[in-house]
Amino acid sequence: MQFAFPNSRYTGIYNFFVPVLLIKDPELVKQIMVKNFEHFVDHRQVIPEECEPLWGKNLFSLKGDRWRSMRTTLSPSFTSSKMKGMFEFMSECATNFVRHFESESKTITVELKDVFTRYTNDVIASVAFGLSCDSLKERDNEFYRMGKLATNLTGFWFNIAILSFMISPTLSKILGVSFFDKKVTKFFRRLVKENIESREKNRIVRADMIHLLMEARKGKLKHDENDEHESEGFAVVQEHHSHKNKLDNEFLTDDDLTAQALVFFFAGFESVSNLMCFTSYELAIDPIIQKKLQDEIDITLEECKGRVTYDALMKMEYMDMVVSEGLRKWPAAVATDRVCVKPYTIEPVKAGEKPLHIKKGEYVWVSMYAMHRDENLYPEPERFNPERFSHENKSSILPYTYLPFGLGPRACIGNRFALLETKILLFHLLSKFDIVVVEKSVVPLKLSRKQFNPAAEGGFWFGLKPRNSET
Ligand code: HEM
Repeated sequence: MQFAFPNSRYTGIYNFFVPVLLIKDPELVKQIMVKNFEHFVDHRQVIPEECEPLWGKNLFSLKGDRWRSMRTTLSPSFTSSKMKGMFEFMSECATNFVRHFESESKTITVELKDVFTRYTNDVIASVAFGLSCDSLKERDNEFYRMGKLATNLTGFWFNIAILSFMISPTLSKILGVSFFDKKVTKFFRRLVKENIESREKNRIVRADMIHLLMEARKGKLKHDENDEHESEGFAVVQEHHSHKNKLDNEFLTDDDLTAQALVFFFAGFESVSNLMCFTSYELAIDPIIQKKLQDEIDITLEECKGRVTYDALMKMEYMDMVVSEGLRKWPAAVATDRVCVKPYTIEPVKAGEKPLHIKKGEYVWVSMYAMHRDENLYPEPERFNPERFSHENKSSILPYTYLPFGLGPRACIGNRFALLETKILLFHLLSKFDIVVVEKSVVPLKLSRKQFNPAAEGGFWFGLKPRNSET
């Protein structure tokens, strides 16, 4: 659709019965997502809070002042210095991951989506909930099972539930349609409650998400002064901290905390493992790029005397270029939306355009997938080319055309978390293995039509070949 009307800045489409304005022009993206954000604060709430409180109360779903207040409360948990604090937990999970395959001397064929989801599961268990899991060994552990169940956005009944929320939220409520399996909500409510109780009783302090949420509840979380001055990778979107000093001490209930923990889980489990899979696919089919990244990893390891540090990882330029290009070509979220909360007019800027009035309650979409694949913005868009993000080249990327994490005050709060988790995994994995194409690999990759999230038809089957081995 993005390419259907190449000369228009916007196009009207239907999402089932709902009219949507699809914007396609970087200047309009800026106006709507950043400059005039106060007209477009919310996302469309497909799943009503009354139907699914744990979904309705999470940061992504919250609206207006409730969103502002929650965002202000949670933002300090995602600063670079908090990420630095979580680095060791993530690094430990990545080391465990690699160790699991290290005993093999030959190429092992793995389905990357499966093994990476097990890694992201263990990271979330550790970093968000303070639990230690080894999902590669204990394949059926309860945490992993519940995560799978929570994020399984496929199947007949899931499609029916989404359709029913879209057509009539009221009827969905009367019929008791829910988004999450009841087992999932019960499990996460119990997990968070027991976790908090045990920490309070035993005065346990661990620098993880539950701790940060507990501190937020007490109104004790503050932004770190130094955060804004730290250097960031290209893919990190600078948030607008306009509300950051207005710390809101509104009481957070256990359900509020559980809803946030669940959305971190939801986002962390799926989208991050997707980024790892698609990037690994590109590395497997282009051994030259893979080798260049491995060279940078080897040098970094040597400089760090065999133990990579947070600062060294953050300084890796080629790693950042590879991951940024992975996010360009394969953004985990193909589009994002905004609801108009205050009437807005798009003024004409070229011949043939008239003022376009957007009414309160109407919807706007931006497709990052379409923008990232537009040949006018990214020449040879199908080519995986990390050089687009090199120091010399990245300034030629037009502002507001690279948005894997969305943009503006409502951009992804977990972007630093996602980048760190991906980079540390690739670092440890590629220091020991080459990712190679095997008989079972499907090349070229075809996107599956069966799933809500981007996925590969036939799965991501690739080989992990110990570096320098013959087979
Ligand atoms: C590669 C991984 C990820 C991608 C591509 C991604 C992408 C996105 C996008 C596109 C949005 C909507 C932004 C907008 O509308 O402007 C979003 C929102 C959000 N993401 Fe992520 N995300 C990722 C990982 C994560 C992680 C790891 C977390 C948490 C730990 C997270 C938590 C959230 C939350 C809470 C929101 C809602 C923010 C708000 O409405 O204020 N995401 N993400």
